[in-house]
Amino acid sequence: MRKAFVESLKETFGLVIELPEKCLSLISPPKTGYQIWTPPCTPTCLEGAGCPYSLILAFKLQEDVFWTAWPKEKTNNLTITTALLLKFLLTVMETIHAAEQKLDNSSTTDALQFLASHLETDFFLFNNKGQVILSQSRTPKPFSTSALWEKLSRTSEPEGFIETKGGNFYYRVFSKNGKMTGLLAWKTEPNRQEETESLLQNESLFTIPGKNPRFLEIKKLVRQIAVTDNTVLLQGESGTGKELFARYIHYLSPRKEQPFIAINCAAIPENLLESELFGYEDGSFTGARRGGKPGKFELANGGTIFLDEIGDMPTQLQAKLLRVLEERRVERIGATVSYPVDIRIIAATNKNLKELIDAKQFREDLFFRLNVFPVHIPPLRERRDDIPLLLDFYLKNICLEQDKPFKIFNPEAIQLLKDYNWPGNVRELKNVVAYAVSLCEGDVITPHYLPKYLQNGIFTSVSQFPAVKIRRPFNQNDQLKEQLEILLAEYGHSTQSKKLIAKELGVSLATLYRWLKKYRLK
Ligand SMILES: Nc1ncnc2c1ncn2[C@@H]1O[C@H](COP(=O)(O)OP(=O)(O)OP(=O)(O)O)[C@@H](O)[C@H]1O
Repeated sequence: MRKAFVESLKETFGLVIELPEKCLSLISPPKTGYQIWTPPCTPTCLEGAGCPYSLILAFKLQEDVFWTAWPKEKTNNLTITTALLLKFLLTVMETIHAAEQKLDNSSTTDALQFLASHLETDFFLFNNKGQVILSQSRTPKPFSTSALWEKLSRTSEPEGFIETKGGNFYYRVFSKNGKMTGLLAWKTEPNRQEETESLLQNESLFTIPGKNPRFLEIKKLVRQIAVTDNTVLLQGESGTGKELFARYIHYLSPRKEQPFIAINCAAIPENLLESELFGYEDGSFTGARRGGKPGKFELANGGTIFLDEIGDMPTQLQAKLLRVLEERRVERIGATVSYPVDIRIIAATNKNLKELIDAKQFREDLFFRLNVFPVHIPPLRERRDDIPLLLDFYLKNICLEQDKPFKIFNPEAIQLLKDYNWPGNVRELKNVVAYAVSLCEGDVITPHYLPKYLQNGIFTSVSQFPAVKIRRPFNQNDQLKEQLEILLAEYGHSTQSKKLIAKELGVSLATLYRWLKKYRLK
């Protein structure tokens, strides 16, 4: 037990030092629970300020006393951050609880109070009424703790991450007999400078999921071009994320505070498209609005205009668009003068523009004007390795949106979804996940909850992609309990074991805790 626990601490926290004898002879061991010291531990210590440790934590588990210490220097590439210390302390507290040793709330508060003096991060400890009983906030702008509490008190998960305006927080809920007794939330970012930089790049606010090497390369290129004013031509099948990329580019550009105006050239009848794009002057045609109307180009002034389905633009309008691109001026229908516009143009198409040029349906000169920075977004079947990630991304998001508890796909369902050809690309995948989430009341989505055409395998199977080995198949929802029991017997009940089990099942630790509670396996 002792060995396994020390090993799991070492694995998670990188460093657990057994204190040397000379230290142990000076410090009296804790009678129960745990105790923390900051050097010098005792006035009689000869090392004094020269003590190599920044913090010493001792705890008693059953009859064993564990001594752990953190060196002042970085060790094993591990920076001792407050978040790490908090996590460590919580793991210890949890283990002591599990070993049924007495631990009262005041000792928890004392320990956190002690750590607070070392903290370099924001953290809040709430009681069960939502009052802050201990806090440290280094955020320059005052942070609304009531908003944080409000958000967290709605969660049924014992731990997890939460995004707030003041940054991302990791939280841990303390409970007794199923009732919340307190809640601790602390900043997850260990490095303030990094956080600021990533905020500046807006990366933390807008991400497009995808880890496929080609897709990553595209995202990198797009980020580089986003900061310029270059015209971008996005090409890709329907549902691959062209509009998403257009918004991403705008969001990463210096124009992000200005309007982003999108117009779908295929969805608007030909006779209306011109007035939508260019606007019109008062009385320029029968039925025109009094006082005239600004067009999308004018509305996008200072910002970005996204011309979706550009391949469907009528040829007569293509000539007008070409003039806007060349002169950066717009003339309303019925006007005698033109206005300068400062716009960034992003166009998109799912058609092959070269073929349209050959068929005389698209102007070649316009193509060259638009094709300044071409981006080809691959179809989902060409970045199949991203399917599990996208399934996971949408599963979590849709469960949150629909206010449903988190679920997982079982291996058979994942296999079906991985083998499918996805003609509708990410849009279709998103719809399939939404379909399954709304039908499935349980925790596990089996093929039964997928649309019929997927269940029956009536699709172009892609046998050239090797089937991924299913490690632990389980078919029905009610087998989840059994599955959890097997995993607990195999890995054990420690926090580290639970982390491994959560990884094995592909769910967050928070979801695993919820299931353990639900199936009374805690
Ligand atoms: N890589 C991706 N990651 C996450 N979501 C994506 C991704 N690509 C597309 N989506 C989602 O799929 C849906 C369709 O995306 P979008 O409208 O950007 O596609 P599109 O290529 O512009 O489609 P169309 O050609 O039909 O207009 C949106 O809900 C979008 O959020």
